[in-house]
Amino acid sequence: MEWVRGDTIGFGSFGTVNLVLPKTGFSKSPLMAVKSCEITDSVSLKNEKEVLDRIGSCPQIIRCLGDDYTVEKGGKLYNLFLEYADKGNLADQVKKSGGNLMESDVRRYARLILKGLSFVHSNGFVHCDIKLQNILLFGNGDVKIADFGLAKRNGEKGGEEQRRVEIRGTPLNIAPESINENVYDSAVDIWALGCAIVEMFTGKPAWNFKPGTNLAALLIKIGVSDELPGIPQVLSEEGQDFLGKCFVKDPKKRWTAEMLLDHPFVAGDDEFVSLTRCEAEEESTSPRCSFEEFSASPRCAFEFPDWVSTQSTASSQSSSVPSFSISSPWDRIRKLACDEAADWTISESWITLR
Ligand SMILES: Nc1ncnc2c1ncn2[C@@H]1O[C@H](COP(=O)(O)OP(=O)(O)OP(=O)(O)O)[C@@H](O)[C@H]1O
Repeated sequence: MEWVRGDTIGFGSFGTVNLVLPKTGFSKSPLMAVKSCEITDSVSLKNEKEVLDRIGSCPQIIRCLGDDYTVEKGGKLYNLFLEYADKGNLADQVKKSGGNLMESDVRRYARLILKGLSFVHSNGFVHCDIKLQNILLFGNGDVKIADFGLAKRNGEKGGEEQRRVEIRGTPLNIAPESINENVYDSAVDIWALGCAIVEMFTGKPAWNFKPGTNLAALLIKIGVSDELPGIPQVLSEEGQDFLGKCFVKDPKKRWTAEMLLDHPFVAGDDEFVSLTRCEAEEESTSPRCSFEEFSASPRCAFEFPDWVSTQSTASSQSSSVPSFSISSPWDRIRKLACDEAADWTISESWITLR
């Protein structure tokens, strides 16, 4: 397939995301996104493709449209094609909405994310990296879970052997059992969903970690202490009860996605969330090519005729999944919090372990 690499629309620890544009001018062809990384660092992206291919189609899961390789700026890149989410990610949406969302919107997003998680879990997989940046939004109101680079089979332990641990996901949303026992069952996604709901509602991460404070102490708090993330008291009783079912330290007692879908907090229909103030202003002032001018998304990358690959203007970012030898939760926490063991990148209260 020939295609043109368009503007960069996202950066992640495993790659750069660009628009995929038609070769010749404006076209009624649908837009795609392409996630690219150097071939030597493509384990995560290839895992993402494999998982998306295996779990199949669901309205709340981003669709994979194929893959290919290109040579750009002398380097060989692996490219994963995805349907393009024209409204960006939910973290940005929260910011655009003034820093937090109304409870009615939080309920709707929670319901749709749960539907996606229920589908992923029923197909035997765990996402392992649920956070607002990985929830993508569409102009037609669709909400889809993306970034399956860290996804794994339910119950699969991190690493090649039990003594090795891979820290997958964002530490602030990491479940206690992942810190303590390197466990990544479907319950970890429910814990992370709870953290994401707190963040949607308050605009702040569920665990308050300030740069310069003690990361080991936070990991001990999450993994070993009895302390739970703070449940916003201004949330409705239903919302507080829902979060109480997500924030159960014992993963066996935590509610499943299936159970939570019956919770009154997420009852209701999936009607489209109203535009934020900023979006409404933007809609009325800025002329832009409307998504309606494009036809439906293609089912695979090869449905794009007459496209040509050009050099990327964006540099690829990549990293390998870290792994450490561990012997106990304390050992694991010490290694997680130790600068020598990992590169903790702190940005806007988020920590990414590379
Ligand atoms: N299909 C898409 N359509 C529109 N934007 C996208 C798409 N995929 C990714 N993005 C944007 O790029 C950002 C990074 O993408 P993604 O999280 O998939 O990359 P990653 O390298 O796996 O990141 P992470 O550091 O979370 O592992 C997203 O938060 C989103 O803003």
